[in-house]
Amino acid sequence: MDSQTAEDGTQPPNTSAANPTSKATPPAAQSAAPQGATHSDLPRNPGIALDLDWALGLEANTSAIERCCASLPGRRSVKKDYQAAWLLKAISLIDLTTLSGDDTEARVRRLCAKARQPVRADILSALGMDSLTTGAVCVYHDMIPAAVRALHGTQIPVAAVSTGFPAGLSPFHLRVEEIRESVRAGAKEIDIVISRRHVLSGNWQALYDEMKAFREACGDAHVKAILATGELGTLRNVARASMICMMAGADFIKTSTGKEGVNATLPVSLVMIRAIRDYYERTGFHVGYKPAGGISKAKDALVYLSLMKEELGNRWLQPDLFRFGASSLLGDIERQLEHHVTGAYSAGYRHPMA
Ligand SMILES: O=C[C@H](O)COP(=O)(O)O
Repeated sequence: MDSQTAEDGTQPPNTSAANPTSKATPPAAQSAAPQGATHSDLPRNPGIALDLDWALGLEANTSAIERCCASLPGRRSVKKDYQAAWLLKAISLIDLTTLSGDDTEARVRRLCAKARQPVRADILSALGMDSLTTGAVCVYHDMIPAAVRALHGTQIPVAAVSTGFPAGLSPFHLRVEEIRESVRAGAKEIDIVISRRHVLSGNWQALYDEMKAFREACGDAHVKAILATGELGTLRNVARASMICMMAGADFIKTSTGKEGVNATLPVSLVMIRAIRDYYERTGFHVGYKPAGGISKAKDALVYLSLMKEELGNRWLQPDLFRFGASSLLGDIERQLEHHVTGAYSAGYRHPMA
């Protein structure tokens, strides 16, 4: 389906007031996102009292969810200039990530250079844009100072994974202290991991208390709650854990660390996105969504964006409410954009991340 029409909901995402559109502007440029992803005109989610009746009332019809997701890639596809516009938008929503045991300051500096200029200048200019950055750079605690230095002068925030990432099994007081140290080191966003055992044993009060303590330790830094959905057993658990984390004040809920056997999937995303919608409708607070792990193809990014647009609307396509957690997605998007501009595909190795 070539869907460059208004009625099918697959137009390029709307831009915010920070980036006014113009009829004369090519569609690609219209998708530019405001830079400085941590900034938001929305109040933070302060959390609410634990409401177990609400959380435990959440169910998930797995076969219906899987059927809905299976048809999504076929139902929604965008082509040509509109596809380029969506891909530029996707770049502005990436938490460009390196989380490897062999990370070095030099690798982080190269990653940050890529975050500052994610697409070659000639390609960007051919698409009618002069500047674009990723949503954030995401690193381990030890790499925060190098990332902060390398991003100096930009509004790109540094996000740090924390609380004993990826398993979250270190002593509780150390996990809380790790958050505080990362904030002191300059991280503006903290990606915490929840204790999966609290979900698997139905100890919702403990999950709520833990999340609340993590949120408090973050102070002004925004907190993303990584559920590690691949280890939660059921979609019903995913729905309940999402809700409890939002009740405890999560700014974002995030699928995965990238280290589980199964990371971001569309069914898990649909469940989490609908929990966000439910929470918004009852409390009025916006909570962001971050699918992470295994999203490496431009076409997959487009499916996630259309799912967000369909379920939550354009407001959730800004970097204060949506991110991709991805280490290699940008390379594939850049390849697709180069093809869009030149008609030729370049080899993947010409688009290294770091
Ligand atoms: O949070 C981000 C993930 O760790 C990145 O996972 P990935 O390397 O599969 O893209």
